[in-house]
Amino acid sequence: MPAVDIPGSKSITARALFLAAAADGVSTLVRPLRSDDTEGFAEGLVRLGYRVGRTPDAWQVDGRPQGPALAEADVYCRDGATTARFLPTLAAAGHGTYRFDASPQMRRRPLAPLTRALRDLGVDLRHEEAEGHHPLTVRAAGVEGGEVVLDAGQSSQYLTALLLLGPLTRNGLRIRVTDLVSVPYVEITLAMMRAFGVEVVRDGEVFEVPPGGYRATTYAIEPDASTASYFFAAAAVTPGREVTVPGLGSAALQGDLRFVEVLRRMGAEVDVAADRTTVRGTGVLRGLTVTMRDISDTMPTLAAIAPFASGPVRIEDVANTRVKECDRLEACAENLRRLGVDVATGPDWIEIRPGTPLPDVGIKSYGDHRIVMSFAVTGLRTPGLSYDDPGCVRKTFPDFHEAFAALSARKH
Ligand SMILES: O=C(O)C1=C[C@@H](OP(=O)(O)O)[C@@H](O)[C@H](O)C1
Ligand SMILES: C=C(OP(=O)(O)O)C(=O)O
Repeated sequence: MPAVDIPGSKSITARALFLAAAADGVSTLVRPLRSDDTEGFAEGLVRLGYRVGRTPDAWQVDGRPQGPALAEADVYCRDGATTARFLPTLAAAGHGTYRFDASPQMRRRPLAPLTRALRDLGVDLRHEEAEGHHPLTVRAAGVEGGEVVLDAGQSSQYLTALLLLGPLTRNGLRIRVTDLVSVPYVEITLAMMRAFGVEVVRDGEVFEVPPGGYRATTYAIEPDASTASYFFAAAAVTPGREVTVPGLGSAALQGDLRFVEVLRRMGAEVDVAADRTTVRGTGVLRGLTVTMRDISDTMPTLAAIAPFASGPVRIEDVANTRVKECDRLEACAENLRRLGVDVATGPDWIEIRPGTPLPDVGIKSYGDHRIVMSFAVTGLRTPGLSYDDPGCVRKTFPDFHEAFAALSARKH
């Protein structure tokens, strides 16, 4: 049973860093993801005056329930949306002047619903250039709390940021959500807040977050389910190939593990045990229509293997993939067209018809790690694919190319 060692979850590492920084005491994060996004998050905490000790297998964070240790800081969030959305929210709980900026890619990505909600809560937050985008400055004086209305139809990260802030406010938060995508990411947030001692009460679209702060703890980070999708997809497109990912099973927090259910519907053999998941390619890969609103980071993975299916693959309800590292619907369509595959897109969907991808095509990365990692799977059955920016995988998996080559070199 060939096992693939998948690095830690980006989403869980980012939340664990926030929670540990906000907790009362020293927390230890076991097997954190070490990649550009999470190193950038940790670096941002250090800039804000938190003490973060890093060894390869564990990070230790000295929590400060009263917020950043410094009265002034300048934080660069790189490409990470969790960093760019969660850290200004954390800073709002402190006392001082904190400026945040991000890469050109992240500057283009929205955060207006979050910054509007923070302002509604009395936070002095100013955008330097475009309204609702980085760079921005928070003049923090603590947050009183109370009720706030939030539209999280574009990104669940807005809701996660406010949920994480809740226990640091003086009176707690009551968040009324009018729309919500990527629901499983909110479930990760709630489960992790519980692990740090906070129980959120949810009643339909209302989330009640009590005040009182977080308790420091030791937290083990599970492997990244979105990263695992490339390896599971690799098994599904290769008859007889089997991939097992230890540490990701029915107990996993991440919704993206549900990608294996899509592969099962297409014809792969899937076994989800308590603490590991195995996918085996059967030679059958059927087309299907699937909604990916909950697991949209795996949309490019499916799009990249879709030409090998025996019928059309239609992926629906993924409008928010247009505001990720790039417009992923168009980036997938553009690369599939370069491969000679018949593809159509609409406002929130993509449909891919069966076809044999052309060899020796240059894949356009758009600086998006998921575009590169997804089309690497296409490359298992299509010789000579190349990428204009292979290094952009550093955002979540710096060693992706080595790990994927090791898998491809294996017979099964
Ligand atoms: O909260 C998180 O850690 C994430 C939430 C999702 O974003 P959206 O809620 O913007 O879809 C996901 O795409 C992203 O990679 C990580
Ligand atoms: C969308 C992604 O990242 P983020 O929003 O955290 O930058 C991703 O990793 O696919």
